[in-house]
Amino acid sequence: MSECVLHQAAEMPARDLLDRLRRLETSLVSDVFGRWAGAAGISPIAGLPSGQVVVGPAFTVRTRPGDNLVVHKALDIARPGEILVVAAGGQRDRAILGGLMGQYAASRGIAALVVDGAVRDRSALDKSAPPVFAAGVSHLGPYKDGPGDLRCRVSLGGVAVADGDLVIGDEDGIATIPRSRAEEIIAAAEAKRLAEEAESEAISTGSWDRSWIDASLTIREVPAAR
Ligand SMILES: O=C([O-])CC(=O)C(=O)O
Ligand SMILES: [Mg+2]
Repeated sequence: MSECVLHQAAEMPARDLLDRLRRLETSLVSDVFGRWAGAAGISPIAGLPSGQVVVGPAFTVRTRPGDNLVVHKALDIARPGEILVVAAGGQRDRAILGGLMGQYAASRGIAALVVDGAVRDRSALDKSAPPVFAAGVSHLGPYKDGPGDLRCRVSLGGVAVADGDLVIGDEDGIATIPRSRAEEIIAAAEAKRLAEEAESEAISTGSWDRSWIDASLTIREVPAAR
């Protein structure tokens, strides 16, 4: 028997907040959040159609690296719409979950699977799992002995994540937002999106301001050799 501490679940976020977050991108969120919102080294591995953005509140899981006993428990008790955020020590030599667990996660309405560790069965995940983000892929399978904790604070690629924090995932990876700052960060990312749209428009009309580059650089030109 292995002990597991299950902390209390955070309240589900307002649908309107998630809808606004879904219209953004991970890069916008991390830009307005000091560029540290992203869990480094965690990339989309399977199940994410091009251009799709996935959002939801984190169901945090801390597990012994290479062991998925508590991850199985989390799949059984997660609420539809939650994103499983599994801190597995960033170890990439042993998978934490695979195709069967991915298919089960989809059947339970879990919005995405994020693993700071490895996964396996990539094509099965592609076929029947929600979007999967992970630090790597390994065919070596997980142990099932525990221990681990559920709905606790975790470190995901060096970023602290609490249960119920908002998660956004897309082709660039994932970013997380502390729940208490969600409104403020989403509003700032929306403003950044508008500013980037204006820059894109300026590129297409040939009027993109490049003056800041020379203002920030001192160039010394070396004369060509004769
Ligand atoms: O064996 C496991 O626990 C993980 C796995 O491959 C699957 O979920 O298909
Ligand atoms: Mg498998």
